[in-house]
Amino acid sequence: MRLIEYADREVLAMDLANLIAGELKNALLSHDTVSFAVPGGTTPGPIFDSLSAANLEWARVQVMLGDERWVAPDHEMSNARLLRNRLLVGRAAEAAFTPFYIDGLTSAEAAETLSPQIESRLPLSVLLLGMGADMHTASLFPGSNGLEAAMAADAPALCPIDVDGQDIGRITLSRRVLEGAMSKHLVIFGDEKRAAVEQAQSLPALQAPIGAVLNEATVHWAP
Ligand SMILES: O=C1O[C@H](COP(=O)(O)O)[C@@H](O)[C@H](O)[C@H]1O
Repeated sequence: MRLIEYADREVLAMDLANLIAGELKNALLSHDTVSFAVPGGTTPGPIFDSLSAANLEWARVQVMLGDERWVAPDHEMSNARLLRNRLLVGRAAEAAFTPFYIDGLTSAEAAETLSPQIESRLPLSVLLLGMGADMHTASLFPGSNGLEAAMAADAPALCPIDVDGQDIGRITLSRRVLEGAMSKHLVIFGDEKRAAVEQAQSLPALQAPIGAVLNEATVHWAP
């Protein structure tokens, strides 16, 4: 794991957006289309704001989420909603986006339906992850129902996850998909998450799922 410290969150957002735009451009030099997986949650909004203005051939970029909460796309908890409002705008509006939420299906049914399509886009060209202070990444939550299956070496591309105490179900890219990405970035803010990412490196993967994908990842941190 490589750690880059930034003076503040604004600088991080601009620098990381530039770095990712450069990686996508590079990948586009040798591929007709490239795949880019991104996190939801509260952290990545400002990165998306900068990245959406990047001058690259967005029409050849296939964007997907690392995970989704099982809510309709207009729900305030929807990660797709965040993407549509903050990333898939401006120049980036031309990108192709594969939503994971399918109305009328359970997260398990959608995982089965969409996994072959996601598989055809692997390996991910660029992966941006977020993390919770509990060391979950994407929707790989410690102790969750479905975690063992999603962490298995032969897991499908997408897996359903249910977290005790959360009334909203989830769907997540499996550990295999995250680990296999050509370029991996993790963005975290604050001292609590920084301590968590350090600690995760010496814990079993089921206890600290982020630890399983830190190999060859660059961690971008701001206070
Ligand atoms: O629930 C989620 O949490 C993580 C971390 O979110 P943050 O609000 O602490 O940045 C996020 O990466 C994931 O995509 C999301 O579904």
